[in-house]
Amino acid sequence: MKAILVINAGSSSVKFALYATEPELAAKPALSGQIEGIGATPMLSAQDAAGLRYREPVHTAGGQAEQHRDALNHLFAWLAAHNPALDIVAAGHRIVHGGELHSAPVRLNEFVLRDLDGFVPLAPLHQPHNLRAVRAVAVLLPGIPQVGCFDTAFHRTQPALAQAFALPRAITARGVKRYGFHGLSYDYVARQLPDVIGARASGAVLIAHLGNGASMCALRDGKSVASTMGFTAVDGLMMGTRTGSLDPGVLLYLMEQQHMDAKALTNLLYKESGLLGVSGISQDMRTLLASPAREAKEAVDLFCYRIAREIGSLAAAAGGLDALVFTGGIGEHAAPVRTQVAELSGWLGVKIDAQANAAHATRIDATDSRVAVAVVPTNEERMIARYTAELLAL
Ligand SMILES: Nc1ncnc2c1ncn2[C@@H]1O[C@H](COP(=O)(O)OP(=O)(O)O)[C@@H](O)[C@H]1O
Ligand SMILES: CC(=O)OP(=O)(O)O
Ligand SMILES: [Mg+2]
Repeated sequence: MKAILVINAGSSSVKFALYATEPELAAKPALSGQIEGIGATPMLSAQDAAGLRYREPVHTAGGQAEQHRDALNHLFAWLAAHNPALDIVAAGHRIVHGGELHSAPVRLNEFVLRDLDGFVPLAPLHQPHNLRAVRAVAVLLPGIPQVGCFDTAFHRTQPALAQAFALPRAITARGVKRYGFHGLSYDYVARQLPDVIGARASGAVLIAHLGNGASMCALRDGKSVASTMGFTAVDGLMMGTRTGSLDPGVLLYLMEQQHMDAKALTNLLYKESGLLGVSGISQDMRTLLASPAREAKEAVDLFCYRIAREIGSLAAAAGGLDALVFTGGIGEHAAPVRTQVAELSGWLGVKIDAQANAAHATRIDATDSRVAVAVVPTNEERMIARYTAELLAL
């Protein structure tokens, strides 16, 4: 049977899935899983369609880049040994940054890849790993078509105002503007919404993608009109290890007074801040919610406060608030975070039902809530498989 290999290479993980293309793109992957914890103690976990589960440690060495490469090699060797007799005819990849050019998925070749290399400085935690995975597949499965699906593409519908920084025109003309990310996730969730919130899906909707990377998107008629992430994926909400929005004056201060250079600042903004930096304990929301430490609570409080502040801002961009939708690892599983965000957004008419929220129900709004509130699991891999099948007419 023919299948599409999907690779979603993230900052500390590589997610993968094999989707059979026949007779039509399968709803469930034949095989899926991830290598998590790259940079710490990487572990491969996977499951097949029959429910069989696999789990094994992954040995990596060297710096972050070498570890990512080792993890990919491990994954391909593992896939070769565990592929359930599927004939891989194409690969689809999540590529975080597509710049101004890409508003849709694209067939990848060395020419396109070299152009995408140019965005590595704008997405240092993702883009290098995304592109390495494409080049690795080109060596391991020579000749198969590969498709790049961009996190930025979904946001290309945003009005010019929402994309602009208040910078001199010459700098804006060089492409320094807001792009927005997590677009594959927003696209997937937006397509589920008519079934979950009915006609409100075409109104003013805010989707909060709260994972290790976290952002929010304002939609109107199912299309992105604004988002919290900007030129890079470090903007907006507080994240696992990223600052989110920061007074740019702080950077000037750190450069001038603390003599930090670009490399040190990149580390600070992307890897040492967010939940990890504020708590001093962990970047993992599960650990923080279970911790009795005051610093853990402060980190969670700031995470929720920042979300609530951005809900106000995005409601302004969307011209109202008909629905609030949670997704991503934290959005789907952390009931206390949803409770706190809802309480802080009560003034906008958000009210959730405690029982439904604790049960992670699809609809968690209270009967007297003006705003529909939902929990919709995201599936970036499925979105990539679908785009790849469409583009290649598989
Ligand atoms: N049951 C849970 N309760 C609270 N947080 C959770 C739970 N499961 C996962 N998370 C959190 O979700 C985050 C990872 O989200 P995910 O969307 O998988 O990340 P990534 O951005 O790497 O794809 C982590 O902070 C993790 O602690
Ligand atoms: C764009 C981004 O932040 O992605 P992730 O959540 O996978 O880190
Ligand atoms: Mg993610």
